[in-house]
Amino acid sequence: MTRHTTVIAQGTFDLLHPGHVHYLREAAAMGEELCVIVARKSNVDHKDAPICAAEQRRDVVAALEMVDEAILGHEEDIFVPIENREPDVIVLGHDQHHDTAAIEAELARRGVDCEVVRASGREPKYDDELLSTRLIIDRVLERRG
Ligand SMILES: Cc1cc2nc3c(=O)[nH]c(=O)nc-3n(C[C@H](O)[C@H](O)[C@H](O)COP(=O)(O)O)c2cc1C
Ligand SMILES: Nc1ncnc2c1ncn2[C@@H]1O[C@H](COP(=O)(O)OP(=O)(O)OP(=O)(O)O)[C@@H](O)[C@H]1O
Repeated sequence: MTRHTTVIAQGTFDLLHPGHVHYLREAAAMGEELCVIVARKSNVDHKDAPICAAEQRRDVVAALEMVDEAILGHEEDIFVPIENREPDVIVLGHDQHHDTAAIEAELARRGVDCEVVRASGREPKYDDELLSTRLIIDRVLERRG
């Protein structure tokens, strides 16, 4: 029987840009099925709260061609969706504050056998490419505020 490799990517995904596309393409290429966990507002505590509702962020991510499934994250315990899906690989974004070793240790404690890898970042490919939600918001405020 063929073993399907499941890859998990995660993030806020508020106001999509080519950096998100780069990350999700890279994650999708690491396995056969890509599931994306979309962060709840309550867990986005290291920066300003997202503009768009969690359901809207999920639905837009789900529409991307490389994404097989996008789900809302758990409100209290970020490891619950991982335990439910038992992925083969979790891909952390290039700039995410999460610590690879700490996540691996918690997965091992919970009996989940899963590799944790770090994705690469996308550098601007053309003049004025906005590769961050924060930069898009700053531009909107500058031009329309
Ligand atoms: C392995 C893993 C699983 C996660 N699962 C969830 C989750 O179930 N619910 C949630 O709200 N956030 C979850 N997060 C956290 C967010 O997706 C994300 O790391 C953070 O809140 C926002 O990060 P960003 O600034 O890179 O978008 C998870 C993070 C990791 C590393
Ligand atoms: N330029 C980029 N290159 C590669 N990956 C990126 C890039 N920008 C964001 N990502 C990844 O996309 C995922 C979701 O990122 P997030 O929603 O925090 O976007 P962001 O643009 O970094 O947001 P903000 O500007 O508010 O910090 C994370 O894993 C993040 O590392």
